[in-house]
Amino acid sequence: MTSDLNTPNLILLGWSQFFNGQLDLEEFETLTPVRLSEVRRRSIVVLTPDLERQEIALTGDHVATDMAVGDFALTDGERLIRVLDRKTVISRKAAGVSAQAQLIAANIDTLFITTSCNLDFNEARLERYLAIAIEAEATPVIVITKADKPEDMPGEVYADRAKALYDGAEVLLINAKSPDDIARLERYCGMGQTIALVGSSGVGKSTIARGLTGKDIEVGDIREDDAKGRHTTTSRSMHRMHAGGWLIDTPGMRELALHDASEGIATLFEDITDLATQCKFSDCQHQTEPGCAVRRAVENGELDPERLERWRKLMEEDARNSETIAEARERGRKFSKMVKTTMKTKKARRGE
Ligand SMILES: Nc1nc2c(ncn2[C@@H]2O[C@H](COP(=O)(O)OP(=O)(O)OP(=O)(O)O)[C@@H](O)[C@H]2O)c(=O)[nH]1
Ligand SMILES: [Zn+2]
Repeated sequence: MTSDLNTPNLILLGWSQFFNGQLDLEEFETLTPVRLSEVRRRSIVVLTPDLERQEIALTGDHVATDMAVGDFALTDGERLIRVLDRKTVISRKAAGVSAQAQLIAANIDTLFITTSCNLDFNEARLERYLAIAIEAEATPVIVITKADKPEDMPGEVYADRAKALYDGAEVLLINAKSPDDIARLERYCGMGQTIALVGSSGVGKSTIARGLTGKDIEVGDIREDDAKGRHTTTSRSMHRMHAGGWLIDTPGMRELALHDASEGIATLFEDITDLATQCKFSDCQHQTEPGCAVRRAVENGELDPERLERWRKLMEEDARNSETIAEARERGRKFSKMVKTTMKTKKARRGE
């Protein structure tokens, strides 16, 4: 056995029974589990059970687009053998021509959804992140910062509004600059745990990250000298926290868009999903159809019409972002055809 699978170091990396169960006896005896901390174009940087950084070139069938920061993999000490199944995964629609999902981060246990006691607070935005967390199968925790200087209303009012969104998410009202308040986040950050932060610019993600890790985390590309003295560009993404766990921070994490989160949305809006099954028509749009259980609930005061509207927008956003390139082209074609037809009709009317 190259490394003892019960060493504290593996547990420290975030290894658990879930990953153990994916190895056969021979792999147990001959291979080394590692965790991906950087994904480059043609190589990956992994953390070994001794917490050493090791760069591994990608060869053969292994391509960077199939891998994410936070993944666990097996190596023979030099080469990558395979990436293990993920406990959770956060992905987004890739920019450009392919509609393939881009993997953002893997094996995140807890997603800190961050907002502040000010104008940034927005139910729809929080629900969007909640849907992403639920879809990824990570535990969502809503963190509301700037409790020390709430605007317009007391911090507790913001917290109550956040609590009303989803029973499955704890809500923490904090001053991100206070070590005592940061300590309240640490029960999600212990040995073996992996977390990530999402939220708008300026809500305090960097402040929280600094509190949890004790260092300034730069997101994005960092130029550094490699062992041979050449300049290389890397983005370090896995950061060890004081409490023993890992914080994953990548540029992609900060630009998350909603896509393919229909299951997450269904769970988050379980009440509406349930009501919709009682509508007379199975394809009911809950607009003007007779026998619509959703609209009846609004009329009876059982369903907040604003919540219904937010659900609609989220469903639309998800559908738009999940559409494939072929579908987008088709939509474009239909649109230009419609424009041409309209032009023709207008010309005909004008007698041209
Ligand atoms: N008073 C107070 N200030 C805070 C709190 N959280 C963050 N700040 C301040 O708000 C500003 C923005 O915080 P950052 O941590 O840089 O926010 P960010 O989310 O990392 O922003 P980006 O890097 O743009 O994504 C900084 O000046 C922080 O010191 C808080 O809870 N209370
Ligand atoms: Zn309906």
